[in-house]
Amino acid sequence: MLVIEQLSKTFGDLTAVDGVSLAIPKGQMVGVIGRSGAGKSTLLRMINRLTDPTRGTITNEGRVITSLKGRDLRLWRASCAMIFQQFNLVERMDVLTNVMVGRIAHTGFLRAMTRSFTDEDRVRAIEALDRLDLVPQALQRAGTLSGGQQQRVAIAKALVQNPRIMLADEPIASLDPSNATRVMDALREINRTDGLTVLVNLHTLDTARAYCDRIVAMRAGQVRFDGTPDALTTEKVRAIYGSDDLSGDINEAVTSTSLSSHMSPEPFKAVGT
Ligand SMILES: Nc1ncnc2c1ncn2[C@@H]1O[C@H](COP(=O)(O)OP(=O)(O)OP(=O)(O)O)[C@@H](O)[C@H]1O
Repeated sequence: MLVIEQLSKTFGDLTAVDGVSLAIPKGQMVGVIGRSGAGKSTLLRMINRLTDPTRGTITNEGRVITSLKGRDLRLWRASCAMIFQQFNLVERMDVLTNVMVGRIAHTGFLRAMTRSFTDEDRVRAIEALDRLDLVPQALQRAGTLSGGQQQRVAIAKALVQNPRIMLADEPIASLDPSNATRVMDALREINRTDGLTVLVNLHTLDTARAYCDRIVAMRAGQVRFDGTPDALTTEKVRAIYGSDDLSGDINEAVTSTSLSSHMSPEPFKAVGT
């Protein structure tokens, strides 16, 4: 169980995350939604400790994450893999090497930099690429792949870290719909097959509804909704996105809420809820 208690982050006068508390059971797939600037990225970055909280605590399986330092902190970051909107690959390096760099926590920084990987590193990387249907691209330079393929490489790179938690910060924001579907399908497959906890920041409510066991909606740094997709009614969406602004985000969000209530989404088991 990942437990976040009264977590806050301020940047000068701005409170980006404001007293967030969440308990996330192992193996749950959680979609974090909210308008731009709601605090979603800051929340994920604090879980990974890329950003240090101003207040509050994070514990995982009873271990206090917020006070980790040095090697323990590096190991936590490895066990809590993060993928980003912009893939974070070395474009001029081939796909296989990019994935093997994900083994950095196991092989050590120097070996990763000198690219002296072990047979096990290679095997693990090829297995991960195979899961993501990317073996044919293994020796291609990462920069020559499509955005969707690059994001799947980033997922493979995250997988070889042997993570317990996967954090995905708007992983589909720069992808076309079919690539977005493949990336979300890959995240869900990993969640279901490996039992990995997945926290994914999403801009579109319908994607969160279709893929996640649980939706956490943020506004102005606070959690305004936390529950199953079914419980997120149009009224609640209006409250989260703000009824003062009937353009942009809210129209999109309310439309997708109404649309999804007419569809019959695939039923998902809510883990631990
Ligand atoms: N390093 C920083 N320094 C100053 N302000 C920051 C920093 N990082 C984030 N912020 C501010 O904190 C607030 C929350 O930002 P955050 O990126 O967490 O929101 P978000 O919900 O992820 O938005 P988006 O969907 O646009 O990525 C914003 O007002 C942002 O400008």
